[in-house]
Amino acid sequence: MLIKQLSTNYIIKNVVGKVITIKTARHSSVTISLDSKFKFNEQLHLAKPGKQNFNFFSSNLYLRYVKMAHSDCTQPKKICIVGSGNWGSAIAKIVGHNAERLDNLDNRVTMYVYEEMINGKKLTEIINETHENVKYLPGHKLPSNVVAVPDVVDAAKDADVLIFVVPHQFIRTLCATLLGKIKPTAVALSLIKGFDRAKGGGIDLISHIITRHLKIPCSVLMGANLAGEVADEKFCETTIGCKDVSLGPLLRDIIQTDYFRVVVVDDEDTVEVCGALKNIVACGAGFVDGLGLGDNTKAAVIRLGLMEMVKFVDVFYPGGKLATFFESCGVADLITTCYGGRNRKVSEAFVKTGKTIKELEDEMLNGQKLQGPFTAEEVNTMLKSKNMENQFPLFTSIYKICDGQLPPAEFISCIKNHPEHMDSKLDRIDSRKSIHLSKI
Ligand SMILES: NC(=O)C1=CN([C@@H]2O[C@H](COP(=O)(O)OP(=O)(O)OC[C@H]3O[C@@H](n4cnc5c(N)ncnc54)[C@H](O)[C@@H]3O)[C@@H](O)[C@H]2O)C=CC1
Ligand SMILES: O=C(CO)COP(=O)(O)O
Repeated sequence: MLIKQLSTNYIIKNVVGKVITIKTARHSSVTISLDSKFKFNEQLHLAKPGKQNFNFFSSNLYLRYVKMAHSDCTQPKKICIVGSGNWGSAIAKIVGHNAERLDNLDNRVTMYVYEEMINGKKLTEIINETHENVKYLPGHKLPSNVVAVPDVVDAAKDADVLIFVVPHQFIRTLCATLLGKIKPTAVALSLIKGFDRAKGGGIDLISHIITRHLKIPCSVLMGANLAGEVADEKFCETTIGCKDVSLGPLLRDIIQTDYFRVVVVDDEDTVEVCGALKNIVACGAGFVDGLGLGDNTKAAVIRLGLMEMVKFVDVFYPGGKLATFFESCGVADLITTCYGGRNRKVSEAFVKTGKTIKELEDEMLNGQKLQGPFTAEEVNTMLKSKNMENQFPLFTSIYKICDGQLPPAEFISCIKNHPEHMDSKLDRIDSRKSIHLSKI
């Protein structure tokens, strides 16, 4: 329950026992929303600027933020972008501009670049000299305050905010390299769409891996955000999933522009699961295109995919909100990826050429990485181990087609008897109630 918000003109300066001092700061973006965990013992009157003291009862969540704010709240926050692919470079353009513009952000933004040679020259040198990632985002200038760094520890060691944006298959190695080498007060934001395998046949959320390995909180950002269009500054929306009400506004300020609008929600896991699963559905949309089926069929695949995404959250991440599927990270990302994404494009070519996904990724993407087929495999490993493949026939058939176990022509027959077509209406209404329908 939201009680009151502090003005964004105030930042936390000091915390002594249960007394928190709020100090005005120009362009400060720290906002504390008081929910049931935060109980102030007096009404807040923040109309006039200046120092004020408030008594409050602490909570773990709050103390985590205070730790960060207290450590160096008067210092501008340093940002590191861990990754520099297609999306990593597009987001670097935004973050770089915001860091130039906002007083509470350090001007210099480091960007970890996995080093490679381009026509005999290091990619980091090219980026730092020309301010363009000529391989992964050609044709777009990055702000000159974005500095490419080939060593991830050098890039990340002083950062207060770490933005992770690498293909999901590289996250564990990066975390292992960064362990113990970053600020203990840092916070993370993951833009990575995908899962990882958990021990025992399950899946792990990437943000959970980051939190577990690096011992820092990790929020997520997912949305209908094809990197090229974002870099072109075409209007779009995105969703930040952040449980920490005092951190959300800082993350939003780092990311938001007038053409890239951010909505912050607290349903972190659902936001992240949507971002991963829609890539599987996009492969199905690509199969539909490759098979020459029409828009109606594609719409059916998108709808059935959405229903499997909702069910997946309901079964494996109970407590998620149905409303989250209506944010940019849900339906919107599903639509954009099923029409304009790399997973769709390569899956269409997969049907038309008969080549493997790997061959097509190498041929068509110039070093960029597909997430959908990997994610389909990871999800299938879990569904199989739980004997639940038949409850997710769309995800299952997409995995089997990518893996060569089923011919693409079988795709539609696999989903003709989808549980969505078999369950009675009443069953479905009951099952949807369990994901907080009332909270829409
Ligand atoms: N490209 C897009 O339109 C969007 C991508 N995403 C997500 O963002 C994440 C990152 O995607 P992109 O930036 O597009 O990457 P990308 O698909 O362009 O991947 C290439 C990147 O991987 C790096 N790389 C290659 N081998 C590596 C290694 N061994 N270790 C570390 N890095 C290595 C390359 O240097 C390059 O920076 C993915 O999870 C993707 O799903 C999310 C929204 C939009
Ligand atoms: O996530 C994306 C758009 O939001 C990009 O999807 P692709 O990886 O299929 O290009």
